[in-house]
Formats: sequence, C-alpha cells, structure tokens
Amino acid sequence: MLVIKNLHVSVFDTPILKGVDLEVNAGEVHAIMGPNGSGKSTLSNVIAGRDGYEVTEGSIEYMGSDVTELEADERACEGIFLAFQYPVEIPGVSNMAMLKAAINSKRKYHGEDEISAGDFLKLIREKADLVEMKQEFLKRSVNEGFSGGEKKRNEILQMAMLEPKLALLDETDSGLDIDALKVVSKGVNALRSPDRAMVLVTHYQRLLDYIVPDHVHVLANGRIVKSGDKSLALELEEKGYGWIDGLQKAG
Ligand SMILES: Nc1ncnc2c1ncn2[C@@H]1O[C@H](COP(=O)(O)OP(=O)(O)OP(=O)(O)O)[C@@H](O)[C@H]1O
Repeated sequence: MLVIKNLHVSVFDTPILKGVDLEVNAGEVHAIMGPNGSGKSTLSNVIAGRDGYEVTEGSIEYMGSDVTELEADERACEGIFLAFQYPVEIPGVSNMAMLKAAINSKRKYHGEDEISAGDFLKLIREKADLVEMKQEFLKRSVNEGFSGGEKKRNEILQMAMLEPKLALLDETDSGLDIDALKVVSKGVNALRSPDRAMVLVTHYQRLLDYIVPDHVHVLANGRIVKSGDKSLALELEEKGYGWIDGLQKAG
C-alpha cells in the first residue's frame, strides 16, 4: 500500500529525513518510535502532503502511484488520513458539519452523490458509540473547549467516519489518561482491517500494549535505523535508544 524509497526531506533547506525506506502493506499496523526531533512527525506530515516540506530525493508510492506531487486534500480523498499531534480548534464550525463536509468532499472527488441526512446521522451515531463520545460533542464546535483526551477521541471519530485506507496517527497517546487511552485504542483496533494500514508515531510502549503493532521501526537522525516486531518496543522501553547501532554517535 505504501512504499517509501530513499526519502529525503528538507524544511527551510535543512535536511530532516535523510534516506527513509519503509514499506507498509494493507492490514498492517506499523509503529514509528525514536528520539525527540528525529523526524517522526516530519515523516507522517510528508506522507500526508502537508505544506512546508520539500522532498529533495526519493519517492512516496501509495496504492501503486507516486503521490509525491499530490496536494494534501487530494491525498486525503485518495484515502490517506492524518491525525494531528495537536488537534486544531475550529470555532463556529460544528463537529457534525465538519465531518459531513469532509465526507461529501471525498464523495464528490470520487464522483459520488452527497450522503443523505439519514445515512449521515446513522453513521455518526454508530461511530460516536465506538469511541464512547457523547452525542452533545457532535454539535459543539470542532475541538473548541475539548479536553486533550476529548480531542484525541474526536480524531479517532474523524478517522472512523472517513474510513481511510492509510491512517497516520501522530502521538495518539499524548495527554491521554488510562481510560481515554483504552477508548482510543479500542477505536483504533476496531478500525483495523485487512484492507487498511496504520502508521502510528509514538514515544510510548504503553500505547503498544493496547494497539499491538505488526512492525516497529526506530527513526533516528532522519533514517530508519532499526526495525523489528513488537518486542523491539519492549526492548526500547527497557534500554532506551543508546544501544542501537548508529545512535551512539547521535548521542
Ligand atoms: N516547520 C519546521 N520548521 C523548522 N524546523 C522544523 C519544522 N518541522 C520540523 N522541524 C525540525 O525537524 C526536526 C524533526 O522534527 P520532527 O517533529 O519531525 O521530529 P519528531 O521525531 O516527531 O520529534 P518529537 O519526538 O520531539 O515529536 C526537528 O529538529 C525540528 O525542529
């Protein structure tokens, strides 16, 4: 589903990613770990096509086509979903209105009719239940006055509504208490499917107790320096990053 080859990315002419290779197949969950500032968020942002990142070398292939030149909204319509590390507030726009607009713009892109009011309500009720979100939150402005945990739940709701093929979740565990972490994990796990892949950026092994990844990668100094299965995350929790070849130099 996603094939990244020798990806080099700069921000304001500063090289951040320096030759990332990553292959993610449908049905898989990959966790990206690594020290602060190693380029994890940059990688998810650049896959989603966010502005401000310059691909200087290499390619990002998604569903068999190179998407390096596609705009972020086109990538979203093609099924790439990015949950932000710090979800934004959108005063004056209700959660429901935003989700309906997002679903309809995706449908329009694929030449489909708008979703009916009845179908939309049915869908949003079902998905809100999945993340244990109260109906009143759906009517409130997007993320306005939401607690950190509620914002994160809201992101999972957005993902559930948009049914992406490739979901990029950036530090989904930041600011979550244990109960919210479980709810979010439950939502994410419920969305695991043979035709959907997920890339999870996280610092914490704790999240991976609930969302068990198929593959774990360590990103350091702009490259993937080690890959393994879920046991790699446990090893990192125990030993930190210093023992990995190539990281001693990084300090
Ligand atoms: N828009 C930007 N402007 C300037 N520098 C940036 C920008 N985005 C990223 N960087 C730099 O790129 C490097 C990698 O940042 P990135 O956020 O991808 O790392 P990260 O691994 O996600 O870090 P953390 O674990 O701390 O969240 C950092 O040194 C950061 O300062």
